[in-house]
Amino acid sequence: MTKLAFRALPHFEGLSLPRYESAEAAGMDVRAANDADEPIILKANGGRALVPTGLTMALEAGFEAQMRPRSGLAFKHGVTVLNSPGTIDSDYRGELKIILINHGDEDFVIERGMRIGQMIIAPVLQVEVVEVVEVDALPDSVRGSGGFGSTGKH
Ligand SMILES: O=c1ccn([C@H]2C[C@H](O)[C@@H](COP(=O)(O)OP(=O)(O)OP(=O)(O)O)O2)c(=O)[nH]1
Ligand SMILES: [Mg+2]
Repeated sequence: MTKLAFRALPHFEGLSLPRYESAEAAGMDVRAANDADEPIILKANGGRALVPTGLTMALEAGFEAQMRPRSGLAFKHGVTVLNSPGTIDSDYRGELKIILINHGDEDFVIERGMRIGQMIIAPVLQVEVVEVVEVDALPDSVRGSGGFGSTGKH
């Protein structure tokens, strides 16, 4: 998928489309489309908000978009994407929204047009789900059921 068309909603008026901010950036920075007169305040220590982007789109089947945090906001302010990475299904036609949370100890103000997240387009593989009926029917592996820090204890 090399082209992506956005359909802008009325409240997107005057904002810039998501874009790659460097030649080989993986993600397009996405901007907040809240009303200019109504900054969104993320309260300190866990305040969260569903931030509008003013955009809709129709991804090709076989692709998804992932809404990820920006590291600058995370490091400087403790502001991140709560459900990171947010999953945008290719059959979703609603407004793209970003769920932000403020882990910092100061309120954070989201102004209209602020770059609040980045969107990655990635391929998706759907599988046919089948049931393994017999108990112990999984193939053997060296790891077995070890997990959660089980390796490297020599
Ligand atoms: O950060 C996000 C995550 C999701 N969505 C939209 C697109 C996605 O296709 C839809 C559903 O997301 P998800 O499947 O994560 O949420 P759900 O709680 O399972 O809702 P649903 O029952 O509608 O699938 O919401 C966003 O706009 N931003
Ligand atoms: Mg879902």
